[in-house]
Amino acid sequence: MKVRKSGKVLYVSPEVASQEDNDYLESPKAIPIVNKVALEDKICHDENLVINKTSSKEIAEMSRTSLIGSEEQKHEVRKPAVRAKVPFEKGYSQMDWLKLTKTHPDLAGLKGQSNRRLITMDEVSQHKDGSIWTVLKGRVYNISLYLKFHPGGADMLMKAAGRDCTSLFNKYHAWVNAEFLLEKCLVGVLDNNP
Ligand code: HEM
Repeated sequence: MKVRKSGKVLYVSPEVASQEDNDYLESPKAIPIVNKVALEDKICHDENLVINKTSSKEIAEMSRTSLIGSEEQKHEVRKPAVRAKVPFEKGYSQMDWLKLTKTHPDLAGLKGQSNRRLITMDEVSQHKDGSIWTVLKGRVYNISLYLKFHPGGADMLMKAAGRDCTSLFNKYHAWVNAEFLLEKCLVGVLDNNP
């Protein structure tokens, strides 16, 4: 049996003719359906990709806004203090300082006075030049001789002159064991209730 389809002549056996006819009838529908399914699949697939891309963008946006969005969280992100170690002058290394703490008779400049004395902030503030005092964690130190040994530089340490430097100290190097380094420079204890 001859079936003409799109200008082509097809030869099919009579047994399958009716089926073929059906197929022929079905085919124009079936083919677009298959194509449609395939197309839809592709579209769905592509849409999924787009959706996924959008989702990840959204997620990124959400996490960005949740990171910097709230005032509370803004304050949690702290910039680390800029570290600027100064190359030490010959004879002014930390080892040299430790040697000096063992050999110098009076690094605190106590001249026989007790270093358990209560000292007011007013008295500390009078020691900004010559004999330089600072307060660190409730203790008063004479840092005049330590200045040249300070790895952050004498200029930097001069910011501590005559005042409480605890917050500056913690900002730059909370891990430094000042109690040990300045042990021999102790002048007294800060009087909190003058
Ligand atoms: C008064 C007690 C202080 C002591 C005993 C002390 C001691 C030290 C020590 C041991 C280091 C070397 C740290 C390291 O190698 O990691 C250092 C570095 C430094 N210090 Fe101090 N410091 C004192 C106060 C201060 C203050 C008040 C400031 C700021 C105004 C300061 C600023 C710095 C800076 C900028 C460095 C170099 C960079 C760094 O190591 O972070 N220091 N200090």
